[in-house]
Amino acid sequence: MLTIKNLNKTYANGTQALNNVSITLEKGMFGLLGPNGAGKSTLMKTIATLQLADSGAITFNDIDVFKQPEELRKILGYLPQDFGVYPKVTAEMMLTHIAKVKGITNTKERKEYVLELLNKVNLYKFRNRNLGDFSGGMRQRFGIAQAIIGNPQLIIVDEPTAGLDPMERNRFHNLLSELGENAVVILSTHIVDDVINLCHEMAVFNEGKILVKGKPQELSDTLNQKVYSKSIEKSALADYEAHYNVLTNYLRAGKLNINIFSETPPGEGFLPIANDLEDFYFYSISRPKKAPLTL
Ligand SMILES: Nc1ncnc2c1ncn2[C@@H]1O[C@H](COP(=O)(O)OP(=O)(O)OP(=O)(O)O)[C@@H](O)[C@H]1O
Repeated sequence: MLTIKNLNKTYANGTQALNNVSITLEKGMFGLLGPNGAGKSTLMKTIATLQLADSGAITFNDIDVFKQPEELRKILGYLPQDFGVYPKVTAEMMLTHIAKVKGITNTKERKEYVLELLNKVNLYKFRNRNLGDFSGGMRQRFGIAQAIIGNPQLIIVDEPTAGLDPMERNRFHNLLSELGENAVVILSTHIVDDVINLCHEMAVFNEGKILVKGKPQELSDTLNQKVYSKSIEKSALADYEAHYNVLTNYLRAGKLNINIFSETPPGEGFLPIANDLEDFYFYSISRPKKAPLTL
């Protein structure tokens, strides 16, 4: 179990990236959903012992993460947002090296383990290709392979699907979902679909704070019968935004569709819709400028 208590971090330039963050996570895949700049990477790096907080505590089972970073690193798998690779090293060579560092000392055992891992992430046939020649999706799958060496109990993946095409994303999702069976997995993302597809629990994170935590479907359902949609002229968007709590706008056949939150039927040509997690996400991060969040 991962427990985070009253975590605070303000960067030297005055940006408060973590504002009294407290959360407890158990085994399974947990989605941390928030917009760019919300502070997700700061939180991930802090948990991964790459930077310190100003105050607060993180424990993983019996490990005090700030006092025993070496202990945490032994059971941690981390796929950072900016995942650099050595371009002239092959996938097999790199994984062999990491496996050695992580303590798999027997040469034969290590070779078998690495080949099995390459198979698992669907990179076996590219095992002798240099990492610099990998596509974005292949790199991400390699990233997962390096993160899961040694069966970590805590796995952190930071914005893993940004830039992947739908097929690569699918493959990557399948791989990630297996991991949640045996470990605490934190998936940090701004992509709502990643959370719907993968996570049994989630939190919306913005401006350094956890706004709300729960099961994706249950959170989404809190807005049932409160989301309405209408097709409008593009030029009218500002007017609608001034009068309604506009959650999302998207083009459909050249016309602009808006989804709004309203406690009561708004009339004016708005129709109720089958709302989803995206509506909930935008509703929760639009607070407190617009309607207060009452759950
Ligand atoms: N080293 C740093 N020095 C100063 N400010 C920083 C630093 N790192 C991050 N920030 C700022 O802290 C805030 C949170 O950044 P962070 O990268 O944690 O957010 P994020 O949710 O991961 O966003 P993104 O998805 O864009 O990476 C942002 O305002 C960012 O500009």
